[in-house]
This record gives sequence, structure tokens and C-alpha cells, in this order.
Amino acid sequence: MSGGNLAVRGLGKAYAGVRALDDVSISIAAGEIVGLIGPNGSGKTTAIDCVTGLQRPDTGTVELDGTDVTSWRPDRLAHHGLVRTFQQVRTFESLTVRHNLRVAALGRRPRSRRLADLVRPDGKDRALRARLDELVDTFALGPVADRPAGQVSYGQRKLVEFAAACVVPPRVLLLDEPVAAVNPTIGNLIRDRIRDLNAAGTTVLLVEHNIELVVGLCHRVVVLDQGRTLAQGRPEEVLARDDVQEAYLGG
Ligand SMILES: Nc1ncnc2c1ncn2[C@@H]1O[C@H](COP(=O)(O)OP(=O)(O)OP(=O)(O)O)[C@@H](O)[C@H]1O
Repeated sequence: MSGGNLAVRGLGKAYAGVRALDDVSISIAAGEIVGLIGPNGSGKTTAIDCVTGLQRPDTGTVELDGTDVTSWRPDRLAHHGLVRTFQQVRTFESLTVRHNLRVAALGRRPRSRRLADLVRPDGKDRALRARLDELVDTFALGPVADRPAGQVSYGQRKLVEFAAACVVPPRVLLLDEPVAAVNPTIGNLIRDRIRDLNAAGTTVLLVEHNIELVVGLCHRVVVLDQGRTLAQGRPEEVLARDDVQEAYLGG
């Protein structure tokens, strides 16, 4: 995998009078894990939404490996290796866990190949089946792989969502609270998978309230407060700052 540099400059976004982001700039070098943290409502999800094309920023630009991708649609960004997960899981509830991964895999292919794969009998689709088996295995989803996603635990659905984002290893992965409301076993599994992906070359932007996870994983953190960048730097140094602690207590 090559590339994975993300440069966000001067991002601004307002929702009906609420200034969610104000002149936010974040640069992430290929291979980094950067934490985007801050109190509730500080603009973290809005930042991810603007970077991944779900929201159109009012101001600012997003560059992926030097290409201006501002306001590109999410599927176009995914084809260029920029992928996200959501704070609230978005699995297809009536499809099995394995089928959810298959849909994600087909979604990452060019349209022409997607159609061919959909009509191809499952048995001939060996490479895809092998990749799905591998994901089921590494995300510990074996026991529930053939159950509808709507019938597995919330933590397992978080794993499905994460695994779906990795069907093709992304160049840049944006994770929106991947361990929120999951048990420690699943939380540790998710932490390990983030490490593995990063070791294989994926750049990661991690939005997370679990500070232990952030400190354990991130090379740098960026702190947002009321839509503005309050601080950035090494996790231990930034978290020790009085203004950062005050922002959290006030949030
Ligand atoms: N679709 C929307 N319409 C109106 N206001 C919104 C919308 N989305 C977010 N906001 C507001 O924008 C601000 C930033 O919200 P955002 O969800 O980006 O923060 P956050 O840091 O991700 O919060 P949390 O940690 O609670 O998930 C908040 O004041 C929020 O109420």
C-alpha cells in the first residue's frame, strides 16, 4: 500500500446557526495514527463527515495524497482508499454477518466488476470467499457469521462495521468512536486490529472518548473545543494541559 497523506485545511461548517467547525486544519502523514478528541459537541463527527463527503463544508479543503478531494462523494473516496466507520453502527440487519461483509466487498469494486460478481455463482468466487473467511476469523466473528446482523450483540455489530471497512485495506481509515459501548474484550480486539492495519500501512484518524485507547494508540492528538482546534501534539503532553482539561470538564 502506498500513500495515505491527509491534509484538511481551514474547514468550516455551520448548521442553522450552530457553528460546528471553525477554521479547523489537520495534517496526517502517511502511516500515522492521529486522535481527534474533544468534549461532546466539539465538532469531531462533523469533521469526519466533511472529510468523507457526507457533509459539504462551508469553507476549507480536503486533500488526499495531494489530490483535492473536497466534497467528493463517499463511494468515490472509498475507491481512492479513504474509508470511514460510523458512531452508530450501520449494518444490514436482515443480512447475515458474512453477507454484510460481502456487500461491503462488492461495494469497493468498480461498477462493471460488481455486476459480474453479483451474478457469479458463489462457489466460483474463491478470492472473495477467502478474504471474507479471513475477516471473519481476524474479527472473531466465526460463531455468528451466518446469523443476521440484527441478531448479534452490539459489540459484534461494531466489529462487522469495522471489518466491512477493511475488506480492501484502506489507505486512510477514519474511525468514529469504534469502542463506544463495547465490552473490554471487543474493545481490545478492535485496538489490536487498528494496530495491525496501521502496521500494514493504513493511516488512521481516530475519534474516541476512551482516552486510554487514544493514549495507547495515537502518535499525535488534535483537540477540538466548540468547533475550533484547541491543542495538538503528543497525547501525554496535550492531555496534561490545563486548557484541555478545562474543556473536558466544561463539555
Ligand atoms: N445535522 C445537524 N444539524 C444541526 N446541528 C448539528 C448537526 N450535526 C451536528 N450538529 C451540532 O454541531 C455541533 C458539533 O456536533 P458533532 O456531532 O460534530 O460533535 P462531536 O464532537 O462529534 O460530539 P460527540 O462527542 O457528542 O459525538 C454540536 O453543537 C451539534 O449539536
